Parts: sequence; structure tokens; C-alpha cells
Amino acid sequence: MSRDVMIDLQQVSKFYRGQKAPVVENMSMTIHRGEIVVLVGPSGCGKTTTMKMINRLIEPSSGRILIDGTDVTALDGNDLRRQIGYVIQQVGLFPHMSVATNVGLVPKMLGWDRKRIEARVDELLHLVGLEPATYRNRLPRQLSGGQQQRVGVARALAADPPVMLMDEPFGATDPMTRDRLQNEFLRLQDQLRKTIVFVTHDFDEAIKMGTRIAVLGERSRIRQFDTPEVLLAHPADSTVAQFIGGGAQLKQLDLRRVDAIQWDDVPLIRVDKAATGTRRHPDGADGSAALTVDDDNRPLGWISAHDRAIRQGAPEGASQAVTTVEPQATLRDALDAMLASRHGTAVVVDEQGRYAGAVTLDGLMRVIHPTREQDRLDSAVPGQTTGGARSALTPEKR
Ligand SMILES: Nc1ncnc2c1ncn2[C@@H]1O[C@H](COP(=O)(O)OP(=O)(O)OP(=O)(O)O)[C@@H](O)[C@H]1O
Repeated sequence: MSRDVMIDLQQVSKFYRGQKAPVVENMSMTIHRGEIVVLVGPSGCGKTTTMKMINRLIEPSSGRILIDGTDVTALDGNDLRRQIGYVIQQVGLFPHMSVATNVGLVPKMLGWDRKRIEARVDELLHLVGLEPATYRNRLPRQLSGGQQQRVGVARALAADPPVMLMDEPFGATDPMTRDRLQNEFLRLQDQLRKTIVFVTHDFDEAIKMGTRIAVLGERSRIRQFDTPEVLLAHPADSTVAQFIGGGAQLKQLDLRRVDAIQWDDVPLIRVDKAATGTRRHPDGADGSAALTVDDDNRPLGWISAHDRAIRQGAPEGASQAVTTVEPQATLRDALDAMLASRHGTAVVVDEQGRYAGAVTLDGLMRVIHPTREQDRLDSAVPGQTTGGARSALTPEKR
């Protein structure tokens, strides 16, 4: 097997007892190390069954499944499952156990000593954005849905498994939380490079999360297995096209992340609260609206040119809400943020919430009409940004 292949399903079938037809029939699929493969398809087509056969929560009736070259049927099921992270929609946290005990379960089963488990639990909670001192001793019911989901992800990562199975992991959360969890998870994955099989009903989620997407039909028959880009541009048949649904052009915005395009700069006004009263430092502010930021460069609000002229002493007093996106967000997220902003601008902030640049409608148009942009770039110096924010012509996807 090539070293690059991490999971190899070979002619896998599953018959449930008493049923004449298999629910998964001769499914073959190769998944590469470090990619997120998303399984989508109609309800009941066998996505979950396929996934659960990989960690043998469901035994295949026939066929072979290799993980990193080893046939999983040759391994003890419990040992196997300790090496594969598993995240499900209902999270499955033990309600009577603290967050720390839940996250440390697999390391404990693996016989790690107490100190090592504690250190790992804190490291993981930190990684998923939950301050250990605050959350370590809480019970699951003392957490929000999104926080529980983060604990579920931390628990799945506890023993640093190379493979993760995620069955609608963000399905039970509201759209905003879901979006945040997706972005956080993509940021994590940039560091961790796990091999992930991800089941979802939500095609937009598939486009956002997937390195490749497998559109499945009845009995897990693969109708198309391609990158999101190819899938959107060239659906294999009318059933796939129907599944993708309308608005394929707009969905292309789901394919690109904010960190893959050029950002613009906006005029900044630094509000120095440490000084006596409030001073302001216009950083090249011109006649347009400016963004006020604190001394750490965190956005505070927008101030219009008019207000700036009449409120010399207290620019933050006139501020209008800022809508922000992180670099991992999609351009669709940026568009949503823009539409929610009176200034038609999505402010890009780093992990610490500090100003990093801005995505403007002009910037988005340059992406939507790449030919026009290409003409412009052809006559420009390579690597230059339009607003001097930074050069960000990085690859579009992981
Ligand atoms: N234990 C079982 N015994 C018999 N049939 C089962 C069992 N589990 C699942 N099935 C059937 O197998 C088929 C595939 O189920 P599976 O849960 O894999 O589908 P799915 O694509 O994940 O569905 P959904 O999108 O609705 O979650 C379904 O028709 C289901 O009724």
C-alpha cells in the first residue's frame, strides 16, 4: 500500500440479520493521510454504517478495511477504538463525570499515569478553547451545547489518534455555534493533520470541511468522489447535481477561506485608554469611515467621517458595531459579515481578536471575477497587496 493511504476500504459490504439486501454493498474507497473525507447522501443510504465499520462498532459482513496498512479485523475491537477518535452528534459525554474525567478516559484506559493525564487534559481543553481552570471540574450539564461539543472533540483527540471519525459532530448546534465550531476545528486540523471521515447531511458543511467529498447513493454506492471544487463545477450526473442543489456559483464562496485572498486596509484610529482622557491617533484616516481600535489593536467600532469631525475628543463615543471574521472563515462567512455591517466591510481579526485586515465588497468582487483580477495582477508586481495589508495568495484549501 502506498504510504500516503491511511484508510482503505476494499469491497466492504454489510448485511443486517434478516435482511435480503445489503445496506452497504461492495464499497471501495481510499482515504489519504491528513485529508478530511466527507460522506454525504440521502438518509438511510448507509453513511453511518460505513463509518462505524471503520472502527468496528459495526462488523463488516465481507470485504477488508485497512488502516495504515493493517487489516482492522485482525485487531481487538476495543484496542482499535482507542486508536481512533470518535465524535458524534449527541456528544456522548458521561453526565456524572467532570469534563476532565471525560476527556481523560482513553488515556486512563491506556494506563497513563495521573500527572500525564492531567497535563494532557489541560493541554486539550486549551486547544479547544476552554480555559482549563474554569471548565476542568464542571459537569457536562453545566456547559452550553457548543462547549459540550468542544469537550467531545477534546476527548476524541486525547490519545492523539491518527484517525478521527466524526458523525454529524456539529449537527445539534445552532447555525452560529456550528459555524464557529467548524472554523475552530479547521484551525485545529491545520495543526494536527488527522485523517478524518466526516458524515453530514449538510452539503454546505461538506463543502466547507471536506478535502474530498463522497456523494453516496443507495447502499453506499459512490456516485462521485471528488474535491469540492470539481464536484461543484462538474457534477457527475443529474442526481449529484440535484443533491448539490441550486446556487452553485454562490457556493463557490464556501470553497475559499478568508486567508486565501488579498485583504484590504481600512483607516484605523487608535484609542489610547491608558492616557489621561482619550487620545486618538489617526493612522492615515482619510475622508471615509475609520475603525477605532484599542491599544492592542482590537476593533472597537466604526466611526464615520462626519462623526470624526464633530467628536474630536471621543471617537469611540460614536462607534457603530463591527462585524468580524477569522482567517479560517469562508468567503461566504465574510459576505454575511459584510451584509450585517453598515460599512459593507468584514474586519479580519486574528486568534486574539486583533485587527489583521479587511475584506471589502471590492475584494470579494476581485475573487468572483478572477479574469478581471488576473488582468490586473498581470500588470502588477508579484506579491503586492491592494491595500498593503499583507500578501495572501496562499493555496485555497488544506
Ligand atoms: N442495527 C440495524 N439493523 C437493521 N437495519 C439497520 C440497522 N442499523 C441501520 N440499519 C439500516 O441500514 C440502513 C443504513 O443506515 P445508516 O444509519 O447507515 O444510514 P445513514 O445514511 O447514516 O442514514 P441517516 O443519514 O438517516 O443517518 C438504513 O436503512 C437503516 O434502517
